[in-house]
Amino acid sequence: MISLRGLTKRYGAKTVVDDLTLDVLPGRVTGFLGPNGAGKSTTMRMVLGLDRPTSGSALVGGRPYAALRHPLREVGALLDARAVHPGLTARTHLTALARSNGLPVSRVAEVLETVGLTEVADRRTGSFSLGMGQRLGIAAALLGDPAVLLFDEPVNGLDPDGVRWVRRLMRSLAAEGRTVFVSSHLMSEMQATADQLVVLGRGRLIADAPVAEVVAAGSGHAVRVRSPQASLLGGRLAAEGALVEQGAADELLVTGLSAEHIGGLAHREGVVLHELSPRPVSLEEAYLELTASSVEYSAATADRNGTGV
Ligand SMILES: Nc1ncnc2c1ncn2[C@@H]1O[C@H](COP(=O)(O)OP(=O)(O)OP(=O)(O)O)[C@@H](O)[C@H]1O
Repeated sequence: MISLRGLTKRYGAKTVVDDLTLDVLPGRVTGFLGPNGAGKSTTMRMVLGLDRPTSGSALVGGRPYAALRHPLREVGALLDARAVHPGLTARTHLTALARSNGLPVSRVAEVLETVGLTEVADRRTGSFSLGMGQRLGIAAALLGDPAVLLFDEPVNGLDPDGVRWVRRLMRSLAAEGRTVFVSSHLMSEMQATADQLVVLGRGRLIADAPVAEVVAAGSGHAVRVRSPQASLLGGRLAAEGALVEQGAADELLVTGLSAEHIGGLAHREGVVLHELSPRPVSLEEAYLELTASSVEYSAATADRNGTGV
């Protein structure tokens, strides 16, 4: 388990991680989401003892990283897959890591097999593709057979096969009872992989909930309405503060009012309804809605308005 209590990191006047309190539990995959610069990597670095918190604490299995007797046996991490000397072979790199951490060298062949790099184990890592580098980084994280695993953007640069492989690996590591904490920008991937989501915005905790709950919380906000008096109804809904998009002739997509509210208003106005259905949203839409006010660098608002969220 990873426990964060009031975890805070400031660089000068800027607070990049702001009073985070949460537990990342074993036996599930916890997705870690947030716009660029939200503080995800900084949080992971503090868990791994690579950055010192300004205040608060980050514990792994109840202890700070620095107090772990055999760190690699307790927590494995993939932070930057390029942090490997290009002149070393995959096998040499992992063997050195095993030796310097008092791990059995027999683990090297096992993790190479797990990540599918056995055939290229004696090639220099400088010739590796981005995807092979990611696999090597994952092999290093697994070397000590740790109960807690952190992966920062593990599917970066992987082809669809590789992405599916990472998804299965994460799921099987969680099924073995490990704590799996994984950051990603790929919402569809997180929807397929994670059980729980932790969402950060500008360093603050925006959500810590099961994936299904995050999606459900978003789905109440967009309602598809069909009515032969669509334009009359659209005007009334807009006057109540809803965002109304006109679809096909009789169709409206309404954001900002519940289906109950829209139904009640239609009844009072004597408007006939042919359909009133909360629109299922994807995790991506729910996420964009959650983090809309926390995006540090926004290119344009047109895209987001276009989706109605
Ligand atoms: N050493 C540092 N000195 C000053 N500012 C820093 C330092 N490290 C990170 N930051 C700032 O902290 C903020 C959070 O960065 P961090 O990399 O943790 O975010 P992130 O959520 O991982 O972003 P991304 O999704 O883009 O990787 C950013 O604004 C970044 O510029």
